[in-house]
Amino acid sequence: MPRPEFKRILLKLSGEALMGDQQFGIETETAQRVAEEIKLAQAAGYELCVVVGGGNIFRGLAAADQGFDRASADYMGMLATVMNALAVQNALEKLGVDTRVQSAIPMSSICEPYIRRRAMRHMEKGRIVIFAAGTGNPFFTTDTAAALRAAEMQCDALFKGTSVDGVYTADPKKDAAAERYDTLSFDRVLSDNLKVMDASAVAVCRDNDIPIVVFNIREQGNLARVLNGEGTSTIVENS
Ligand SMILES: Nc1ncnc2c1ncn2[C@@H]1O[C@H](COP(=O)(O)OP(=O)(O)OP(=O)(O)O)[C@@H](O)[C@H]1O
Ligand SMILES: O=c1ccn([C@@H]2O[C@H](COP(=O)(O)O)[C@@H](O)[C@H]2O)c(=O)[nH]1
Repeated sequence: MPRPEFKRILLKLSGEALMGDQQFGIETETAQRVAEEIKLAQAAGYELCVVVGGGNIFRGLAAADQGFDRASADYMGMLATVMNALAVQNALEKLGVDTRVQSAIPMSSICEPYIRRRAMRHMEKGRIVIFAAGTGNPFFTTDTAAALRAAEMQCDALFKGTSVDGVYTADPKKDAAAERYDTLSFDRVLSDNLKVMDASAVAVCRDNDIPIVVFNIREQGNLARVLNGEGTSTIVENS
């Protein structure tokens, strides 16, 4: 069903969404395609801000499993999200969309530091704000950063654009018998330990009553479809 109450949206873009058919990194055409989808959503009247993941470049937990110091590995992961944010900014600006990147870890030669009121002002002026470097803290993920920024920016919903088309009874990449939910509650995601998003992100959205829409961003045109209530997705919300 279309949800007209969703006006201001935080789009969480998985790092993998920028990989295209590659196994790693950023594919220019794919970043451009994602930017076109964001531009279309903005033209349709949505106010958008974006948090970009880093899984296409570096995941702290995976590096820690191989013996890296976890905090250092997480900082490397956060730096990866800055690269992705700049790629998305570049792609959007090629389309004439006004953007700003704000990083939770200040790097003044590259982008603005994260300042909530400034980000709000950018959005009021019609700019797309891309939040980089996650929360700025190790031991978190960009899902939690997305939930925090969605709350801070007073977003009506968090759209998680990822490589699966919703929340399943189990990880669909590992269990072929897993079934997709159309809707489910935050509490169910947490009690069933469904790993599509980390628990801290789910808790922040639950406590701030921000619905999460999980959809497949790797399918062309899907952001517009899901915003129109047409595509396949799962809505997680308070019951
Ligand atoms: N119950 C579930 N329902 C749906 N997906 C699940 C479930 N449990 C685990 N997953 C997995 O969660 C993944 C999505 O989250 P993941 O954190 O890996 O990526 P991301 O946050 O989209 O971004 P990035 O690629 O930047 O790390 C999917 O690839 C899917 O395989
Ligand atoms: O707040 C944060 C956000 C991210 N990280 C690290 O970055 C990588 C990439 O982010 P994804 O959410 O996995 O796309 C993540 O694996 C962490 O290592 C972080 O430390 N803090």
